[in-house]
Amino acid sequence: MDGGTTDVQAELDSVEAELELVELQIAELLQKQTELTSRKNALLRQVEEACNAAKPSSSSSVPSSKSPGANLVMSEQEMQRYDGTDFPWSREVEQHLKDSFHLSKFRPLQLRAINLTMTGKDLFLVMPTGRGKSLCYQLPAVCSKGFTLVVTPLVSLMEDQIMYLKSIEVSAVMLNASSSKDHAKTVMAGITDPKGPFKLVYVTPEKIAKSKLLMSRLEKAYNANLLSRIAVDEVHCCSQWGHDFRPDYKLLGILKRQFSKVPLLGLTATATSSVLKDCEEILCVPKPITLTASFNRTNLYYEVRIKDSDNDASISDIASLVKSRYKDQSGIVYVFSQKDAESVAAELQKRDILAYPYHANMDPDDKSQVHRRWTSNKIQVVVATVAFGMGIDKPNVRFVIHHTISKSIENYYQESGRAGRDDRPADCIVYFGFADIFRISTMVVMENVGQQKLLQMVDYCQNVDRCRRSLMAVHFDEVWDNEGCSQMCDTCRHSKVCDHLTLLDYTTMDITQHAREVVQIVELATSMDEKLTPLKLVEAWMGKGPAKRRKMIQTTTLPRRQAEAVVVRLLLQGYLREDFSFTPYTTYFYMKLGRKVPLLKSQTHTLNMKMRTTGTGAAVVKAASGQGKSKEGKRSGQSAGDAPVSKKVKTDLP
Ligand SMILES: Nc1ncnc2c1ncn2[C@H]1C[C@H](O)[C@@H](COP(=O)(O)OP(=O)(O)OP(=O)(O)O)O1
Repeated sequence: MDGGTTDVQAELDSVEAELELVELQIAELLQKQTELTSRKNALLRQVEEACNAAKPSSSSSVPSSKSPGANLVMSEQEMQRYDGTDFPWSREVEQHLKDSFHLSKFRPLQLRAINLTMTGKDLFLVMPTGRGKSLCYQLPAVCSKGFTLVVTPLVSLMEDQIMYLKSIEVSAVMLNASSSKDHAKTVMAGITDPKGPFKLVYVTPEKIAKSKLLMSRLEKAYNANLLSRIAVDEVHCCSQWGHDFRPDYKLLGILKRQFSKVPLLGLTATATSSVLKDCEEILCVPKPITLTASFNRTNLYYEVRIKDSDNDASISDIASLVKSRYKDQSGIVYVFSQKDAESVAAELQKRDILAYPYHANMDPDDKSQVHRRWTSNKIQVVVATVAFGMGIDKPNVRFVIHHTISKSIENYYQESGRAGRDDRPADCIVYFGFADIFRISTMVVMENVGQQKLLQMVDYCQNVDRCRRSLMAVHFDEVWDNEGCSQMCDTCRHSKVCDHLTLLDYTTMDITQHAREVVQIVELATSMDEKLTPLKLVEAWMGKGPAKRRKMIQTTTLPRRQAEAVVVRLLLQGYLREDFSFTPYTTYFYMKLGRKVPLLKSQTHTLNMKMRTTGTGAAVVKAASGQGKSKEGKRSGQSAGDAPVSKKVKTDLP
């Protein structure tokens, strides 16, 4: 190569490096644009809703289907008419609410949904899990002539509903692939019986798709005005864009095509407006009214605690909470694996707590015994994997503690949402541990957006300055601001306003230099063909490991927790990324350089991080002083991720 070529090559390298920086900046700006657009849309919906509420009743508008309480064809004021109690059926509805369902009042949107479906309108109802969607078709069913056809995807859910309806003396039957011939005959006969022996008939979508006999009976019932309503539970299963698509749901359009005068009620806890639009077409319901309840559970207090790397310390922390703050109160402790369910339950028992494990691998009788005894308050705590979920409907759960973070914010919302179903205050606490991130990461490695969702959960946990509700709201396309939180999360509770000054319990640290040090260690390892687990990376940075390496890198004086927090931040921000390695038995998680590393070469680039300075329980982190190792740093021994992070423990997490 002559001198001229070398110059050109040097310039090419420099242009390429500059181009890479610009591309990264563009990627960052695009990301910011997406976030801001999403926030803007959510705020616009709020404004639109406020305007609709202020409009005179004669006006008609088309509010977004995602705003709470909105619909596609009526103004909010027109909708409010359906919150009234002056309909011909109102007295009967009120009476059955109290006498049959033993409930004293409606929850938000229930009465509106009931009045709309009783008026004969087609309706989509989007309401969080456990808020009472079933009542919106069960109560109209008992107040109407004939029966309501309920399409449900899972037989176990059907069985739960039938058991509950029997217990309150509402006649309900089900039809599925395992129904006996005799039972099917009774149901088919009852459907067309003018005396109306059943108020609710539950069927699987497969039955509708495959049983000509059922369709012929339904047609007969329809002609005799006995088919009063069609309820499609988990309606999002119709759409391929939904997360739970079921092919047989695609065929349910036949119901509205054949029985066009029967109102349809689609129910779901999870559907975006595009999924609902898809469902509308599949089910052949043109322009249904869509009611969306807010996903904000205002009675739940959300808190994140930093998990001690010493497992015993975190268990003792949980035990002391259960024995003091939650004395004699019912709760769930969610854990990562079946092994953890057994061991954490045993540790809590050692500390005189009535705690029992629950996981998918247990004998079915043992599982139902634990469930039953917990429901009747004979067991205080169930230590469970996520197998403990479906059909859990205990109203007085006062705490849900996550011993390990969930794999996504949506999962966390769902799992923690099992607290406080009676609308009374309840706590949702998650223990955020460094090693746990990588245990879960290897578990979700095969899922399409598994890492992305996990990192959102990690970001939620590492957050110290934003209202936890507002972080969750983004995932439900809603805006829940700090005022809506009313200090019902740890960050809002710790940001006290005093003499017009907001006193915060966090500090902002410039971690640019720290980032360069960490990146240098990973670069060095890569050049030596060595792979670093997250734990080995932290240890190398803290000056542990081979003396030869110590001489070649810049070690840190940060306490262990802060060092771990910085590494997590670098992963979240794209300066580091995951590198999986598979063996027939296990998956290993290693750290490698992320796409943003070139930014650190620029001397003008800075990277900040907010860290908590004071806080509750184990969540205390000292501000960076750079003055030698703290006690905490010395005390922290090997964490759970000591060995390469692996998936040896069999878990039943999906
Ligand atoms: N108005 C009400 N007042 C008090 N409790 C109510 C009311 N309506 C329903 N509930 C109770 C009954 C159940 O125990 C619990 C959950 O109701 P349910 O209809 O099963 O929820 P859901 O159908 O929205 O949840 P999922 O999405 O899990 O199916 O709430």
